[in-house]
Amino acid sequence: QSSTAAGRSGALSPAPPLSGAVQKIDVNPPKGTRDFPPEDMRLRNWLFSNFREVSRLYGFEEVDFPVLENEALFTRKAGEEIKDQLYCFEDQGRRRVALRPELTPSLARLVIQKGKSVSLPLKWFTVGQCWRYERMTRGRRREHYQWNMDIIGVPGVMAEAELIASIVTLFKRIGITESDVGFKVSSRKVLQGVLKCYSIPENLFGKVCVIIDKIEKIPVEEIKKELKVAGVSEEAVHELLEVLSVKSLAELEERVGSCGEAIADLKQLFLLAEKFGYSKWLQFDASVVRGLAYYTGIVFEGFDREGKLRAICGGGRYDHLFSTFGADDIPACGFGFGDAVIVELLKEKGLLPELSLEVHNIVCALDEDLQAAAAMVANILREKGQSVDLVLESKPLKWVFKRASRTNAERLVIVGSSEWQRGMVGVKILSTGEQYEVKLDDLK
Ligand SMILES: OCc1cccc(Br)n1
Repeated sequence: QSSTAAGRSGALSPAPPLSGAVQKIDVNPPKGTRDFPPEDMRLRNWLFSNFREVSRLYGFEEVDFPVLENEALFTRKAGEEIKDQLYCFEDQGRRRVALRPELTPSLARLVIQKGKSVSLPLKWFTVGQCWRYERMTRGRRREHYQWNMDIIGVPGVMAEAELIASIVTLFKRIGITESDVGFKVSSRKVLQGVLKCYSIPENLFGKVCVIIDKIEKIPVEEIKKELKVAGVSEEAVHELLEVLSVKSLAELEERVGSCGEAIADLKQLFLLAEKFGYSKWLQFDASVVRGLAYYTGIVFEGFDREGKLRAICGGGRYDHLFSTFGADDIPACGFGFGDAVIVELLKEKGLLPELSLEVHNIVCALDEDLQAAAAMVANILREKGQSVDLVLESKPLKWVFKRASRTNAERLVIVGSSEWQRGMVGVKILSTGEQYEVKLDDLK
């Protein structure tokens, strides 16, 4: 902060209009975005510290990327909603840039950038804000924070099993059980098998999956029309929709035969879920496709069993994302876990934690010329690791007590002139009312 004649900011602040009336700014944040005042920030920090603790327990390393990315990172030609809603613009250098709508492409970009300097497998996590420009018709958010965990370089289903285990660990830590939520699990290799059977070109795979992911959001006739436009034959469309309604792995095996890789992957995952101890959380659901074009294998999403909320989290395997960026492919899988739906679920379940401000001490001087003494006392306590809310102006004790109770201060430390002369300060334990004097050197 520079303090100059022009004021704190250092810039010449414009003179107020002659009328004296200053147009009041809009104090709300932009449409679809949120502020985090202290009580909301405590809840967010609590949630994110659980994300971080689970990531630590699973041996993942934290990474981060710019919120602003080159637009080209997200311009996949698969008709994804995430691309339709891209928050993109041309910057002052005439570069096409975008606020990231997801984190996986940035992660893939960094892995490619690091190349041979990192050894596989990589287990990386991040918590970052993601953006979409959605018409506010539905009044939905335009930003949210996502926890992402990714395993890069493990082709086997153990990677997916480990990722789902980490989400189960998170749920358990915040009081959510398998009676509250479950995971719908499928594999895109099921659809891939159908497309191959009907010799639909591979390059249509991502687009077909994105269309089919809308099965519960738009009328099935619309789905059929979009698939037809995409170049999928009538009979293939029929078979695709049939396969989505398969109700069990056994039925799927009957239909596609056990040779399908999809069957093997899914059977393996359910077997591992037994060993990991979370099989009660999983169910096969052929209709789970997920809306991102780059998934190639197992896909999963966490859902609330009461069916009131949107997906809590989602992820899957994406073995060909790297080659879409011109690099050699590396097998990979990961998930995204948003910060909003989970809070709605916790509210529903009455599981929101009580998180009040806590401060160890409130320190005040009884008169103006003892302010410096009070600052010395605060410094001594802070050097001992104690938090101190130092009263910065001369205030009546009534005001100090009121603030102490609002901030849940554990104790009040009072600097009064007669005590100070004797090298003492007054202490009041606010929960018991116990009051005593203590030598400054013995204050702890
Ligand atoms: O989950 C899709 C998504 C992406 C960016 C921002 C928001 Br809100 N939602």
